[in-house]
Amino acid sequence: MKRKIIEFKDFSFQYRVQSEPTLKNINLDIYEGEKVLVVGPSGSGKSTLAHCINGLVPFYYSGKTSGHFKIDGEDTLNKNIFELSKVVGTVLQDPDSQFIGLTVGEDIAFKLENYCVEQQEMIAKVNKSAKLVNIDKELESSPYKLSGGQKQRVTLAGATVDEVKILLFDEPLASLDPATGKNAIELIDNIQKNDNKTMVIIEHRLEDVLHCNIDRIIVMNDGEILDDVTPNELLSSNILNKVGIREPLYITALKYAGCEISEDLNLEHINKLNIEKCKDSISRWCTNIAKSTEKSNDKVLLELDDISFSYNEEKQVLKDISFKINEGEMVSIVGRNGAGKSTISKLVCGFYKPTNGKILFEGRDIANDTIKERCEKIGFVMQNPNQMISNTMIFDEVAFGLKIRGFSDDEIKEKVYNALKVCGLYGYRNWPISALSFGQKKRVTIASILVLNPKVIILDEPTAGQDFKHYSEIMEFLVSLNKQGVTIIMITHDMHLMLEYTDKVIVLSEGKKVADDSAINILTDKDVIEKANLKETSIYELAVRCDIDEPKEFVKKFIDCDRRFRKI
Ligand SMILES: Nc1ncnc2c1ncn2[C@@H]1O[C@H](COP(=O)(O)OP(=O)(O)OP(=O)(O)O)[C@@H](O)[C@H]1O
Ligand SMILES: Nc1ncnc2c1ncn2[C@@H]1O[C@H](COP(=O)(O)OP(=O)(O)OP(=O)(O)O)[C@@H](O)[C@H]1O
Repeated sequence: MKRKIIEFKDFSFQYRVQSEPTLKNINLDIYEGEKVLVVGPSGSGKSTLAHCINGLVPFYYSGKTSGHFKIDGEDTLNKNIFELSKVVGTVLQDPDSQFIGLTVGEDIAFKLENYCVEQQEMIAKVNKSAKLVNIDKELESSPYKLSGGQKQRVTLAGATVDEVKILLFDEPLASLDPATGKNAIELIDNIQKNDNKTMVIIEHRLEDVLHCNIDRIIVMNDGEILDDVTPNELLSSNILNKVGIREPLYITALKYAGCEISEDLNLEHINKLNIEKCKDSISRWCTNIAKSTEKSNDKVLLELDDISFSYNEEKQVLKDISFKINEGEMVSIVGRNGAGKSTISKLVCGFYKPTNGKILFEGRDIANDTIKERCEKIGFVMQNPNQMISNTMIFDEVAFGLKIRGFSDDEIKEKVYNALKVCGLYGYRNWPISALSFGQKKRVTIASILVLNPKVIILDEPTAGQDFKHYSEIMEFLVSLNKQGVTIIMITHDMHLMLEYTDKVIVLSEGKKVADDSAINILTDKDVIEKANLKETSIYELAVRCDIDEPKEFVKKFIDCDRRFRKI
């Protein structure tokens, strides 16, 4: 019989500064070698549960506990965090907060150094782990000079380098490109199979995690365990919709086509789907639904003409990049980790100068415009709002750009109030920023950019780490801005976002542009998908499995239908 390795019994936890418990009456057993996924809306207590497992609660986050909690048969309160780290390895969402070494190699080796592992053995283990996650070429680099996704790979290598029994992943896919995300899930699967490690994964990207087998899914809501079931049981129930978690796209398509959703369909993966049971409904739906009409727009707003760039002499980061973005478009920039997507936005905003080529705004070369001048036309929203916010109060944060431009108090008030109204934050105008959720803070950063009336806004990963409710709120808000005439450019790894919300996509790989086309054409082109580490949509796979003549047209129809449905 399998041994229990994680045991919660009637367990509750209340952070010292909170008036109510965050975890309530948790009863959960996880067995040795199991692979368990934890899902739940934002704030439901998933990370707090993870903090209990890796010992941050109560060693780092103090508070009141009740009930029982054991790891590997022992009460964690009797162990210190160093002892616990030999049993549990953690990969966090924010890789920056995990770096200790000056080079990637040192960082991966950190745990082994603590355990005084002999040097030859240490080098071999570091090389092996680095190779597994494809970061072995960067062993001598500083972790801080890597792109977001490369950093995530380093933390993954660091966690898998030693012999822990439990591996805990808190949103491991948040900044990985789609193909690397898929590899990471395969890697987690391999480690579990080969070493019989217990895996606990917390992740919003449910469809991506289900790429490999998962034994159980724990659904959390409001600090409690709402459900503890197999993937097939969960996907055939209505729980995901109830708690606002996004279901895999092919299941949404089955619902649009009127298929009866039940466990018989074997829903946990598109390849395992009992296709005979739904093929006819899907074909009928595809025949009956009208073809889409495309909007076109041809006034060029932003143009990159033959741009090249290097941060230093070692490596050319961008090579001969040219593309045009038309007024009023919603555009995605996608591509593999480290391809140069964020670097492009830094050049457009003027943080760095291209080594070659021109950037034109409304046909004019902006090489001599200062950062201040550029941000009146081009707003830039960073991924993490906490890195952008410098004031305590919402009003002051949004007013900041106007104050330094010498506007009068009355003008500032009028403009700030207008921007706050557009962003749905007017009711909070006198609040401190600390009282807002992550999504609301993101809107504050957008308001502080909107107040300058830019024609285009560039957003770096606008929805990373957001649950489906906040994802939809942010995206619908951007659509409403777009309808008011603001051109929106998004850097993203989210293939759903790119398909559902953007008409045009620019694809980069290793500093070069590999495609510039519609989202549907990109995501149905095997060559581009492979070059840029993207991932085919499961809607396309569903169409192929149902022998639809024009799978691409099927994807188009699905997107149209989904957009109409969301507007209701
Ligand atoms: N360090 C802390 N001190 C006090 N309260 C906290 C702390 N961390 C989290 N909380 C509270 O606990 C609740 C649950 O937070 P937690 O981070 O566990 O949720 P989550 O499900 O992981 O959310 P997300 O998906 O947004 O990461 C939140 O309401 C939050 O306010
Ligand atoms: N400040 C810097 N100094 C030196 N090199 C850098 C710096 N910032 C980024 N790079 C390098 O430039 C390349 C492109 O990085 P960039 O952040 O633009 O990639 P990205 O496409 O946005 O990646 P991701 O999807 O992983 O966020 C990477 O190889 C990275 O290591």
